[in-house]
Amino acid sequence: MATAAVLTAAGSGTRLGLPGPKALVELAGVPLVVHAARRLAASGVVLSVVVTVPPGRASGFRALLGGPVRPGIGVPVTVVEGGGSRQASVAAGLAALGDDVDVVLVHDAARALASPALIRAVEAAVRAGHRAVVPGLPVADTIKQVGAAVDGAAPVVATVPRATMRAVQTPQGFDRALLDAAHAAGADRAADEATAATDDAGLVEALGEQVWVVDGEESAMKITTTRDLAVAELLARP
Ligand SMILES: Nc1ccn([C@@H]2O[C@H](COP(=O)(O)OP(=O)(O)OP(=O)(O)O)[C@@H](O)[C@H]2O)c(=O)n1
Ligand SMILES: C[C@](O)(CO)[C@H](O)COP(=O)(O)O
Repeated sequence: MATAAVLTAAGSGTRLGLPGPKALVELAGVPLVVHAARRLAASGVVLSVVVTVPPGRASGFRALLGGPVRPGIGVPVTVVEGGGSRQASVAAGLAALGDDVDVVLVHDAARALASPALIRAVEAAVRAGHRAVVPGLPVADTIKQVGAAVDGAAPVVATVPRATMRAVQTPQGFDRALLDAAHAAGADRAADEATAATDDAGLVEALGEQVWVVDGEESAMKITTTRDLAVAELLARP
């Protein structure tokens, strides 16, 4: 039995506003997807990685990541084409996992600096019997639930108790059978970004199964905007 990772890198990075896929944007001279793959391998618990890449870009990503054990990554990497939503991309990655895999970590290349320690903590929680585990951080802002905006202002419906909220990150760890079942049950949502699950834990919740939160970390931030990239550059400095 083995732990593998599905590393999502099939997004376009529209909000970053740079040419080419976001996963190839460099941080300290190294593409985001390579940072993320190296950290998964450095955790010591992830024995193989499936990377989902934009349709039509597989050969370029294979040249960057491929080979049985790519130098600098340290575990075998398989490259597959992703889909039109993150959910569809993860489903494509799951289909490429080996038969020996019983625990899966789903991780965003956009969270390139998530530490090996966080990756180990999520995996350990799954191995300890929590079948669906996500890292999360407390939120600093007051959170309001709002209705539809009218003339540029949205009515507040409720103030959500902040102490019970967590901003959820990746890697998210799962018992493989549970994650496969969750994706199968939610497959009809995957084609459209408007209906697709925004994370894998959401699909598990929709099955009625318990999801657990462990402590996240600031360095697992998602690089979405140019400001995020600038912050990540600072974090990536030795
Ligand atoms: N169809 C998609 C969409 C997203 N992703 C991946 O999911 C992660 C989180 O997505 P996000 O940060 O939103 O990346 P993009 O979709 O690339 O960004 P944008 O929405 O700005 O285009 C990223 O690692 C991205 O590559 C994916 O594998 N397949
Ligand atoms: C999976 C995720 O990173 C957890 O916070 C997040 O939901 C991805 O969202 P995105 O809109 O695809 O960036």
